[in-house]
Amino acid sequence: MGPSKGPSRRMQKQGVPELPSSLNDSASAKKRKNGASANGAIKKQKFAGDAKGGPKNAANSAGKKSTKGDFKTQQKPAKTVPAAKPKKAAMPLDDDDEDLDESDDGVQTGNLDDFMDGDDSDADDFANAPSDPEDDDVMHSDDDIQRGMWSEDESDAEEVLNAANIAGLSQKLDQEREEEERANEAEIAENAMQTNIADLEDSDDEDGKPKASLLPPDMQLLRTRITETVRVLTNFKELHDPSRSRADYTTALLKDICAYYGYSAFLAEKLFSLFPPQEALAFFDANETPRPVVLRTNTLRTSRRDLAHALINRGVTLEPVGKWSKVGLQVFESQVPLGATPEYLAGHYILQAASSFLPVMALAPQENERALDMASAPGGKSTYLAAVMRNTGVVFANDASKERSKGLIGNIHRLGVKNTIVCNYSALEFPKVMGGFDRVLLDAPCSGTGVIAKDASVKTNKTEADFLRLPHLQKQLLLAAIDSVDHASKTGGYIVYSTCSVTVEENEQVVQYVLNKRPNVKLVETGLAFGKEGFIRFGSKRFHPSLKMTRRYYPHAYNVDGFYVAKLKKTGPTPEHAVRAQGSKEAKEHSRTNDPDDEFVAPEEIVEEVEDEDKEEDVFGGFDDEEDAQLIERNLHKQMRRKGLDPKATKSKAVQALTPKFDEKDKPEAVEEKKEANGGHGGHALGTSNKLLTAENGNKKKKGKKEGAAGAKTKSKR
Ligand SMILES: C[S@@+](CC[C@H](N)C(=O)[O-])C[C@H]1O[C@@H](n2cnc3c(N)ncnc32)[C@H](O)[C@@H]1O
Repeated sequence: MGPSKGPSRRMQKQGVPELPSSLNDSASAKKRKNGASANGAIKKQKFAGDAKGGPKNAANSAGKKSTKGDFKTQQKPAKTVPAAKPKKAAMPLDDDDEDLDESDDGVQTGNLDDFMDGDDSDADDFANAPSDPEDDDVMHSDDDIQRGMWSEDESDAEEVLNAANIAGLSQKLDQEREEEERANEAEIAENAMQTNIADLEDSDDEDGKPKASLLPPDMQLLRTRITETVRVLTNFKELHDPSRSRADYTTALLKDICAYYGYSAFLAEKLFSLFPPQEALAFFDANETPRPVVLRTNTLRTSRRDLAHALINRGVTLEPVGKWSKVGLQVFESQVPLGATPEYLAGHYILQAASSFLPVMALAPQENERALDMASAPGGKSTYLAAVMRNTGVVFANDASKERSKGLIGNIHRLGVKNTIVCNYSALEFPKVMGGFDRVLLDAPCSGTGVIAKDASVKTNKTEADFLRLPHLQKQLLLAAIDSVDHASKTGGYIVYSTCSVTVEENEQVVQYVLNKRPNVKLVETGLAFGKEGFIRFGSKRFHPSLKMTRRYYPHAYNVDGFYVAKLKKTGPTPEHAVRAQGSKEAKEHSRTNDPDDEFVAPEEIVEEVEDEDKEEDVFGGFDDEEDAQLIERNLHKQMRRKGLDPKATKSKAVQALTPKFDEKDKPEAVEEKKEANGGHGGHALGTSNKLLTAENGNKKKKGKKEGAAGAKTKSKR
């Protein structure tokens, strides 16, 4: 036995209700073994015996993208006694049929009314919302989602069981099972030899037997021991061996978890510490199984009902993702590659993980607003923002990676998005690029500990340094997001921070940091229908009670990718003394690159320099006389307001800081040189970003004059 593959999770509903049974390992293991599940007949038939996992799986899981896109392998039914193929219930197209329910009964039962988006309005997604009107090391939550999906091979099930052939079939199956076991053993032995190749010379004991350390771990034994240790830890007082401390048990358990699931000791401990032992086990198990394939209906082009009709006609088995979304469709089976159907090519849907709907739903953008998606490629969330806004207003879809931005532009075109401008800056440069947004989404680059099922390499390639550098970047990005919002926005003033990671360093700690740095923001409810509360205490750390309003998503709890969502409201202008993260030439150089494998990390020392350079950076150009000075001062006030600064509160100082000091060394030529040095960030506008290009060119042409960053802002505003 290895990490249980339990592909049944593909069939489980996503989101609410929670799956408490998943916390009970023995129960869920039994369930998988028996093929019994809440998902009914199709699930039983499809996945019976698939949970055998075994050492093969465990060996594969370490450092290998074991679960990525391997639908066929994972879904192929094991060769058990072939049952008669269950009839596929046809997706009823008749409104009088029973409602599609949340109960996991069968797959295609239901009423297409459930595919209705009400009036096909995304706004319906937010019916429950409260008051308010995505590098090798850095994880991008929606990567690899856009892959094909093929139906499983069901030919085994075609054999019909009858009295005449039962003995023969049974014998055949026994033989097949034996062969499979022999093949598994051979593979284990081979793996063990390969793994220990360097040690071969001294691989034997004196008596010629292989050393115990060179033997492949007995996965079945490991599993049993893990379960037993968890049991003891769960009721320590009564069950522990008095000669062993809790720490002894935990250390042994962590060692077994590393061996069984293939995690580095560092990451195993970090993730284990997030949960009580039994829940941690459920989390590690859930990371061994892929999440369901989900489509987001593009309401700019079609309705969910029409899309469901069209795909069902192509042999796709699907149902609404859950009551919490009006646009999501969970796919159970498909006869066709979902990334190449006519509907896909026509932009009627995008393959998008269910959890990545959540940040957009939390941001809840309104029509005609001005929104910024700071790290947007490949655009799953930007295009969702545009759809929710019904192609009105404007969405600035920014990403520091030019390479990844190509996918973003592709999606924008395919999905018929018309209100979006693509730009290619390090988000650390905002709000200098432009500010005054009604809403900002920061779906931050992260370690990807929430999407291990998608990328198993995370298990071994994350180091302590990653959990210092990434949070640092995330904090700076979130400050930039806050400073880019217009606190006086009539309809908005909101910021949503999200990651596809479950670590506290990348989530609560980042949010707590910005709460400390920006007294002009507060946390508000996300308005999301489900999700666990954010931590307000973790180990020795204490967070502000409002962190409870942030939401955590786990694969074992909701059958969605691990995710974190926090929503902030900007309540006032950013204080003048606030240290801004964006801007220095060095930070730009370090943070912006066209290499998609880069992490865009601005090192600590650079940010310190940024702090010192803030004043110099805001030099916009010279002026000629008193009248111009007043004009410029007025403009500077406007700029400050757009950046969320309060010119009144800090008038003379703020204006001083932003107004060029006009002495000998700052003659127009000198100012111009400085401006070129600071502003030469080479922010490329990709795709449809004509406005932005115009604005930038404008800046360069107007040497020593009054435009500068202000020009970029004004011209690119809607
Ligand atoms: C989690 S992914 C974004 C996924 C995207 N929101 C979506 O839903 O399709 C994070 C993105 O951050 C980008 N990124 C990394 N560092 C950045 C920076 N300093 N500024 C802007 N984008 C950055 C990466 O190129 C990557 O595309």
